[in-house]
Amino acid sequence: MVALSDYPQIAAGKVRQLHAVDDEHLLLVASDRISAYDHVLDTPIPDKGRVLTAMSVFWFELLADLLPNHLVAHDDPRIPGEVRGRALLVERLEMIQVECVARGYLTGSGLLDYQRTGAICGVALPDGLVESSQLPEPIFTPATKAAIGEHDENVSFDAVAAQEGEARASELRDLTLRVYARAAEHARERGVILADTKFEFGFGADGSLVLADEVLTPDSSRYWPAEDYRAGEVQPSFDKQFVRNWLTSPESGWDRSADVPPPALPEEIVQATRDRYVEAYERITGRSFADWPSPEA
Ligand SMILES: C[C@H](c1ccccc1)n1cc(-c2ncnc(N)c2C#N)cn1
Repeated sequence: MVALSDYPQIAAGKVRQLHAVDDEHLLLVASDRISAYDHVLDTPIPDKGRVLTAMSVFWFELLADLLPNHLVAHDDPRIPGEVRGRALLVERLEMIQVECVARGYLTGSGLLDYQRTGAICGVALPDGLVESSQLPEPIFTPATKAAIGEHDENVSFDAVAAQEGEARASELRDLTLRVYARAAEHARERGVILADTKFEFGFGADGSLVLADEVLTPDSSRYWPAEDYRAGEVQPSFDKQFVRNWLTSPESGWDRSADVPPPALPEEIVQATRDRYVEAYERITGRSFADWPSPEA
């Protein structure tokens, strides 16, 4: 049986790693780590990696009629037993160095850009929008990858066109918006607002665009509970709100402004957060998480 250590690690994010399997394949591994307020917390959330992996697989299947994706397998002898269920065997692609972001709502860095300029990534927006306003229609707001620990930088469509060519930039925008619209509609029917999301694309062997990376997970998207939605205030995160509330409560003793690492999470916050990830998965997919593969002992 193959071990994860047999596959050299070639990239790492805050909560996931990328390993080389062979010339044509990579292994995308999701950990149980969770980040909040730009810190990776010491306390893991059991099964977070498996839930987010299962979500990506669901979305790749649902969106397969719109565009090809890099997924080869999620349960395969080439996937080490120790990460089974939280690793994807994927096709090695030539990646496009653009963070392809779709926004259906105004929040985060998009709200900041809007408040400063009335636009995001050069896309003018109507006056009078506030925190969490739904945009008149979803917009493409690309960004350049930042160094680890830095925030991505929002860039204009023209900057993407300068880098990738006009036709390719238009194709990236079109695909990003179509895939987002399809996913946001599916989620909204199931009580979840996908406020925004970030896609990564690569080139397949035939030069066509292939959807890569994780897709439409709560780590690559903002998941808001639809029943609580109200424009004009910061929305609660479907998955991370229990963690955020505890960390900013007197109980944690943490001073967010002091740039010190957050304390360990209490067990009840861990469990409640795990339950939210499972609930998001089961609402979105209509499947039982109990059926998803687990690591082998
Ligand atoms: C940003 C992301 C990343 C993931 C995990 C940890 C750190 C970074 N990443 C994905 C690739 C990549 N490269 C070639 N072919 C692919 N199919 C993929 C994918 N997915 C390179 N980087």
